[in-house]
Amino acid sequence: MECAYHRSGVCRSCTWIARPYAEQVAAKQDAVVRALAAAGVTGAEGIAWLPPATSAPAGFRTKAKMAVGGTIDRPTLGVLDAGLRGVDLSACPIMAPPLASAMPGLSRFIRRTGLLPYDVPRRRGELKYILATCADDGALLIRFVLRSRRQLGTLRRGLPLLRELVPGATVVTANIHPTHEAIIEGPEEVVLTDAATLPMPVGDIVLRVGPRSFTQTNTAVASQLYRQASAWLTGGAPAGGADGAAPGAPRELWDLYCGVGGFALHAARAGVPAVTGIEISGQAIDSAREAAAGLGLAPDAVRFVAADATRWARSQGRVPDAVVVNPPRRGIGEDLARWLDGSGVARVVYSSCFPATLASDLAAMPRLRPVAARLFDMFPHTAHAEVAVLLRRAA
Ligand SMILES: C[S@@+](CC[C@H](N)C(=O)[O-])C[C@H]1O[C@@H](n2cnc3c(N)ncnc32)[C@H](O)[C@@H]1O
Repeated sequence: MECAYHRSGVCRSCTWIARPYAEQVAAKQDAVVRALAAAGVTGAEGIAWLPPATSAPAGFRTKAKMAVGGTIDRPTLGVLDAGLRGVDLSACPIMAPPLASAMPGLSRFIRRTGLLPYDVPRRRGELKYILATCADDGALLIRFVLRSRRQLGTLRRGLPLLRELVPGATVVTANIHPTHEAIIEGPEEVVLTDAATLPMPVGDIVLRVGPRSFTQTNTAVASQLYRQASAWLTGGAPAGGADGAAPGAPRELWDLYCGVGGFALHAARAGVPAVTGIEISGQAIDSAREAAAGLGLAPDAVRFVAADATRWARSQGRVPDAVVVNPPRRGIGEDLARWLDGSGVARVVYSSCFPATLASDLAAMPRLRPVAARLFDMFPHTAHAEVAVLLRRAA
């Protein structure tokens, strides 16, 4: 893919951009296969690899983290260079179309409201970042990261102007980040719109996305991931058993590290009669419950609990028929891996964004054999790989 920012050297995020796309995908899958073999995962050589779920090479990224620099008259939306000065990347070609079309309006909004970009070396100014998430239908969640509450009034009064300049602006918040640190966001979030969550159609459902919740960055590929996990869990059969259960589907499923509920809600929709999602973020759990209600799912069919995944699983005193785990990069860790291995659960879907921890976790679960796997290319033009593996208990 062609990118003027990469060619001129101002942005090097897409380190693999010069490689043909098919070669990138093959190299990622190869790296995962090697990581599993190197970790000594039992049964790794027998995995049936499904054809990779590929991405559009451009316009796929549904989240933008734009550092704001420059001046009120000429703001930059992009990154900070080595001297901590703003570099504009507002025409980045991997941004999804609703984000790309919002960028000129956001620059105009800064100019018209006089929100002063934060100057890191001088520690002056107010607006540090704009963090935006889009749904495919064009609706946007826009977060303004401010140094203090001083400009909250300006933002509030500016909402009608923002909606005029960026018509998709559905949820707008101010994140207050007073300290001079490298981290992007601060502890306080002020929701400025009536709507506090963004409706986001993904696969067969509509998720609700709040300002601080994790969501996958590539909606088209995430849709394929959730559908694949559902098909693995239900044997690919459609819903419609006597009690609504899909034939061959588990009766009970736990979705550990469920975020706003993508796997859990897909499984419930596909006919798994009792689904529980576990997630550490209370806000994500609120969003998952809102989405479940929006889908008309009964509270006893799918429930969401804010808890630590390992502690919660270990405290139940029973096991479900199937478990989905989709942890952060650090993986599920030895404690949960050992518990799953000894638990008697028959089927596990492990969705991972970091092959090294996937490999060490699978190596710690020798009684759960990897039978099928698929690469989901959420992050084209980088070495990052998302991979899902179906595990079955060895006889
Ligand atoms: C890779 S995300 C997956 C989210 C979700 N499955 C999805 O598809 O969007 C990992 C999630 O794990 C959550 N998390 C982190 N530590 C956790 C813990 N100890 N127990 C439960 N959830 C945790 C994070 O808040 C985040 O939402």
